[in-house]
Amino acid sequence: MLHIERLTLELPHYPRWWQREWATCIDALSLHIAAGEIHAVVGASGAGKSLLAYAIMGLLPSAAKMKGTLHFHSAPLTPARQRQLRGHQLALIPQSLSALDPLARSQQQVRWAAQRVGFERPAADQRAEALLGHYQLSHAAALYPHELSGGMARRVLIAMAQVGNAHLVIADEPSVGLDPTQRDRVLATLKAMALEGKAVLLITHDLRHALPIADRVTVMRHGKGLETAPAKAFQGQGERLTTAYARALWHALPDNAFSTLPVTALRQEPTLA
Ligand SMILES: Nc1ncnc2c1ncn2[C@@H]1O[C@H](COP(=O)(O)OP(=O)(O)OP(=O)(O)O)[C@@H](O)[C@H]1O
Ligand code: NI
Repeated sequence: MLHIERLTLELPHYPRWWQREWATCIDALSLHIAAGEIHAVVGASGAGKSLLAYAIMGLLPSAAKMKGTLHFHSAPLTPARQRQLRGHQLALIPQSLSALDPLARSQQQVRWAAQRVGFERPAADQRAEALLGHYQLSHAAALYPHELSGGMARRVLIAMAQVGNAHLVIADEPSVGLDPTQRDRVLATLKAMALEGKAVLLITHDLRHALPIADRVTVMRHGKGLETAPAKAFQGQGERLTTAYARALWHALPDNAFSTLPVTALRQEPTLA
C-alpha cells in the first residue's frame, strides 16, 4: 500500500541568525507497509520518526528538501495527492496535543473531523458521540482542550483520526500519557484497524508497546532505517536481529520477561513431569 524508497530529508537550522546550515534528518530510509499490517517504527527521541509521519502526510515545513520516492496504492504520492487524501485515505494521530483547536470543544473537534470526511449532520454528531463514548470521553464532550488532561486530549486526537475510513493510519506516539487500560484500548483499536485491512504505521520510542501488536518493526537511528525485522525476531537473545543497536533495544527492556509468542504457543510447552 505504501512504498517509501530511499527517503532523504534535509531541514535548515540556524546556528546564528544569519547562518543557515542543513541537517539530514532522514537518511535514505526505505520502508513498505501492506494492507492489514501494523508496521512499527521504533527509535530514540530525535531519530526522525515524526518527520517521517509528516513526510508521508505532506505536512513538512516548506523549507524542507526531500529526495527519494513515496508511492501510495501504486501511484506517486505527490503534494497534490497528499492534500487530496489527507484526512480521508491518509489519517494521522499526531504526537503533539497542540493539533487540537484551542477554541473548540471535544465534541466539535470530532464532529468537524467527521464532516471533513463527508458525514452530514446529524450523522456527524452521532459519529462523534459514539467515538467519544468508545474512549470514555462522553463527560468531556463539552470541554475545551485546556480543560482536558494530556491523556484525554490524546484520546480526542485518536477519535478524530478514526472517524473516517482511512486506508493508512499513522499513529505517532499514540499511547503517551495514557494509563495502562487506556493504552491497551488504543493499541487494541489499532490492531482492529489492521484486521479490517487498514495499514497502520505505529511510531513509538517504546518497543514494549509495539511488539504485542506489530507485525514488523523498523528500527530508526539518526534518520536511518537500521533494520526491519518481524516482531517475532525480538525474542530470546535477539539472535534473529541483524544489528547490534536493535539487539541493544531488545535487551534494554526491563527484564525481558514477556514473549511475543502467542499464548497458544506457550501452552504447547511440555509440562514438567
Ligand atoms: N521543523 C524542523 N526544523 C528543523 N529541524 C527539525 C524540525 N523538526 C524536527 N527537526 C529535527 O529533526 C530531527 C528528528 O526530529 P523528529 O521530531 O522526527 O524526531 P522523533 O524521532 O519524532 O523524536 P521524538 O521521539 O522525540 O518525538 C531532530 O533532530 C529535530 O531537531
Ligand atoms: Ni516524534
